[in-house]
Amino acid sequence: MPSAEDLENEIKKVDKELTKIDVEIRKLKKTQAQLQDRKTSLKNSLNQLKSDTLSNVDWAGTEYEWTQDVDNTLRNIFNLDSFRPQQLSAINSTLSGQHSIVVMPTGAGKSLCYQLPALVKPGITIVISPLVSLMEDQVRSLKNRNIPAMLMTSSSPKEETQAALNLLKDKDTKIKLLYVTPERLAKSKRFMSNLQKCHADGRLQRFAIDEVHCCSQWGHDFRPDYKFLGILSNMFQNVPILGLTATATSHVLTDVQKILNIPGCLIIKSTFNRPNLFYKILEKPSSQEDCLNILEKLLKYRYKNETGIIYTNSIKDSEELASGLRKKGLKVGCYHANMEAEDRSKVHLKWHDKHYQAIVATVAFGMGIDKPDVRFVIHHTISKSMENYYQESGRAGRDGLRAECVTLYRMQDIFKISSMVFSSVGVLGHLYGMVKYCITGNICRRKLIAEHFNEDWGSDDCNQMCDVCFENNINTKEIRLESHCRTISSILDYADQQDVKLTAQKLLDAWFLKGPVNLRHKGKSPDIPRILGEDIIAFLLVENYLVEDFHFTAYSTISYIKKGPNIDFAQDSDFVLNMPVRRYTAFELESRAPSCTLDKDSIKTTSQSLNSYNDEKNKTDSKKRTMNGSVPKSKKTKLIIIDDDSDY
Ligand SMILES: Nc1ncnc2c1ncn2[C@@H]1O[C@H](COP(=O)(O)OP(=O)(O)OP(=O)(O)O)[C@@H](O)[C@H]1O
Repeated sequence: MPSAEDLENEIKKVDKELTKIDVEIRKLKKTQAQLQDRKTSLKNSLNQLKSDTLSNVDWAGTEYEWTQDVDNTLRNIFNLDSFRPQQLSAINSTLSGQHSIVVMPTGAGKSLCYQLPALVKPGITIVISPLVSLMEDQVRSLKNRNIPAMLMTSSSPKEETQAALNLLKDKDTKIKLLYVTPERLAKSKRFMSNLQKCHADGRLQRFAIDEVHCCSQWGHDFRPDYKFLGILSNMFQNVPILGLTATATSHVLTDVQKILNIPGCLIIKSTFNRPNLFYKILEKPSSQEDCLNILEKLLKYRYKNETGIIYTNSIKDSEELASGLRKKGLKVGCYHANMEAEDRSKVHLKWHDKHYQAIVATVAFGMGIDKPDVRFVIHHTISKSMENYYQESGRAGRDGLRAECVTLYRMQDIFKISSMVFSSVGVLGHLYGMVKYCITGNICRRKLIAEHFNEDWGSDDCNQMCDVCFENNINTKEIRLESHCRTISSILDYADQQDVKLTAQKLLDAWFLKGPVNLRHKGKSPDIPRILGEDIIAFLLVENYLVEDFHFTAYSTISYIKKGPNIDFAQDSDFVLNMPVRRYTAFELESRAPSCTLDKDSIKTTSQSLNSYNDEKNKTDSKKRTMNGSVPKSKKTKLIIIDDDSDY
C-alpha cells in the first residue's frame, strides 16, 4: 500500500505534467490561432486574386453570341440608346454564367443588369429584393413594357402566391422575372421545392439579389433572412448569382461573398462620383426657429418650384419641422416609421406628384425612391455614417441634372446621434467619419467621399461642385491646438477631481469661462469664436484626444466627454497639433440655385453625361462654364459666420 505522502507526491507529479500539458495546449492554441489567421488572410488574398483576374477580362466586349440580342432588347424593349458604364459588363458576365457582384451608385441603373439578360435567354430569373414597394414599382414598369413579371411576398393574396408557385413547375410559363423577398424564400419550403423542380428542368436562369449588402452585418441595412441566401450557390449549381448594391466598402463586399458562398467572384464596380451633385455644409443655428427660417428661405427661394427631401434624425423633429414649415405656408409632407403604411404611401405619392415640395423625413424614407428630379436633399441633422449620407444625399439628381446636397451641421447633433447608436460595435467610428466630412475645411468634400469608397478623385472630378472647391475656395488656414488641448485636458481633470461629468456644451462653457465658476479654468477665455471652439472639440473627438462616455437616466442616454488615449501627448514638450480652419462660404438662401438658370443646351449636355460617364470629363467642362458662370450675385441673405481674415 503506498503511503499518503507517496500519493500526494504522485498527485504533485501529475499536476506538474498537467501544467506542462496546459502550457503546451496554450502554445498550440496560439499557433492554431496564428495559422487560422494566416489561412484566412491567404484565402482572402487568393479570392482577391481570383476577383482581380476575372476583372481583367474585358466584359464589355461586343462579340458574344448574344450581343445582337442584347442590343435589340436594349433598343426595342427598354427603349434605350446606349448602356451606362458597367451595365454591359454586368450583363455579359452574368450571361456567361459568372457569379458577379455589381457595385453602382444609387440611380446608376442596376435593375437593367438583370432585367435585360432575363429576356435574352430562356428560363426564369429570380429577383430577391428587400422592399415590397420597390418590387411593385419594378413589376409595374416591366408590365408596362410588356415584359412578363410577377411578385410573391408574404402579403401576396393566396391566388397570386399559388400562381407564382405553379409557374416554377410550368414548362410553358411566359413569366421571365419572379420577384421575391428573402423572407419568403427563407420561410417557404414549397417555394424552395418548386425552385428545385425548375432547376432540374433547366429553367432556372439566374438569381439576382438586389441590395445585396443586406447580407452583411457591416452593411447599413442588415436583414437576417438574407443570410439564408448562402445556400443558393450549393443548392443550384451552375446557376449564376448576380448581387447588386450601392455599398462599396471592401469589408462589406468580402463579407457578402463569404455569406453567399461565392468567394473570389467577379466584382464590377463603377465610379461613385456623382458629378452633378453640389455638396455644401451650412452652419446650423442652435434654435429650431432659426433652422426653420433657413429651411423656409431655401424652399421659398433657392429651390422655388423644385422638389426635394429634408432628412432629420427623429420622428419628433420630422413632425415639428413639417408643421413649422406648413405654418410658413410651405407645402411639405412628413414621413417616418411610426406612420401607418397607407399614410406613408399617400405622402410619398403626393411628393412624387409635386403636390408637396418637400418631404420632411427620418431615414425610414429610404430605399425605393425612384424620383429622377429630386433637386435638393437637405440634412437637418447629420447622418450616422458617410455610407448613409452617400445613400441619402444620392437620392438627389438621378436625372443627371444639377442638384444640391446641403447639410446643416452643428456640434450638438453629434451627441444626438451618438447617444442613439453607441451600443452597436463600430458605429461611433462611422459617425465620426461623417463629422470629419462636416468639419474639414481644406479638403474637397468629393475627395472625402471618394476616400470612403476607396476611390481616388482629384479636384478635376469635383469641378467646383462642392463648397470647398467652389471658386477655388480651398482654405489653407490652420489653427494650432497645443495650448487649447492642454486647457481642455486641465478642465476635464479639474471636473474629475470634483466628481463632475461634463457634456460637450459644459466643457465648452468652462473653456470659454461661462457656466459654473468651479468648473472654469484659471486662464483667459480663448481668443476664438465659440463656433470654432465647437469644431475643435469635434476634431479632438474624431482624432481620439477626447472620447464620449455614455450614461443612462430613466429617460435618455447622456454623452459626457472624457480624456481620450491621445490627450496625454499634449503634455510632451514637442507636441504639435494643427487643425485646418473651416471657412463658411457664401450661400445664397434667397436666390435660385444655379440649376434653375441653366440654359437648355447645357441641360442636354448634363443629362447626356449620365448616359455616358466615360464622356463625363469633356461634358462637365462645358457644364462648369454654365453652372458656375451663372450663379446669381444677389445681395440677399448670405450665411458667412467666420470672418476669414480674423487671426486665431
Ligand atoms: N442605359 C440607360 N440609359 C438611360 N437611362 C437608364 C439606363 N439604365 C437605367 N436607366 C434609368 O435610370 C434610372 C435608375 O435606374 P435604376 O432604378 O435601375 O437604378 P438603381 O441603380 O437600381 O438605383 P437604386 O440603387 O436607387 O435602386 C431608371 O429611371 C432607369 O430607367
